[in-house]
Amino acid sequence: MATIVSYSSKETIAPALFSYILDCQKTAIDRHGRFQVALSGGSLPAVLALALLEEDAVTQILWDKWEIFFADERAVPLDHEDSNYGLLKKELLDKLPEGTPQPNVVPINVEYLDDVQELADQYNDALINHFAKRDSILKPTFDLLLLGCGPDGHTCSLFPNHALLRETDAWVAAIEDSPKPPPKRITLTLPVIAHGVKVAFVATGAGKQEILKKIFENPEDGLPCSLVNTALGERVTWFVDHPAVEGVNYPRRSSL
Ligand SMILES: O=C(O)[C@H](O)[C@@H](O)[C@H](O)[C@H](O)COP(=O)(O)O
Repeated sequence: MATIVSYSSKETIAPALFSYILDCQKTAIDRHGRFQVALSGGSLPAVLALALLEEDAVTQILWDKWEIFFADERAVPLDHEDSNYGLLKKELLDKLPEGTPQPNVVPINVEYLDDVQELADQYNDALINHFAKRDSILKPTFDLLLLGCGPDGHTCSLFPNHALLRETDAWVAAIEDSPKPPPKRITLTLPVIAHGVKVAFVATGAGKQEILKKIFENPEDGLPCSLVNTALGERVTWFVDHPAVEGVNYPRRSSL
């Protein structure tokens, strides 16, 4: 069963998220000497920056052991305002203190922006090169996926009732009709997310309340976020603020 932990604000979510990430980092590095992370866009990079850039935090993160992938990405140039890579760079990477060892960040290959299927296939190949060659595995195992939740219950670029929810083969899929703009994107698929060691969602604000009710009270409706909860159970933790989770009928831990 997924865990919900509720805090008063993003500022109080940040230290808790930092401790959680630090634990995941330790487990991963003890296990295989690196920390393989997949990140979403939306509001997540800003909360992540709050969690990781704080003076004490930033020095405990072993940045050069981090390998950062995108849980989903929009088919735009890396310096475009819609780029998730661009967002992460602006919110977090560019703000790392001078001299910080750099993480290995794996963006999309922008040579293929005109062909979203090829863009997805290329990212799939990047994952194969990275994971399969090292670990001889059938699916990439992210040590941690840090995800957001859309107001319709989507996560990554997996939208409610979309055919992509039934994808079983590809690790990375193309989507050309995303209801959230821009329409052309690539996304990790459910089987890859379900293979992750840990998943953390971050959802804040009263605007998320209605959808969190549906996700947690009616998992049988199969919203993408519910599917992740069901697939990973106790490996999923939701970091939320009180307004997002108010009135949701599901056990949770509340903190300041
Ligand atoms: O690139 C994207 O569009 C995101 O990866 C998307 O899945 C996002 O995480 C959710 O829409 C939540 O976004 P917010 O956190 O901004 O609500």
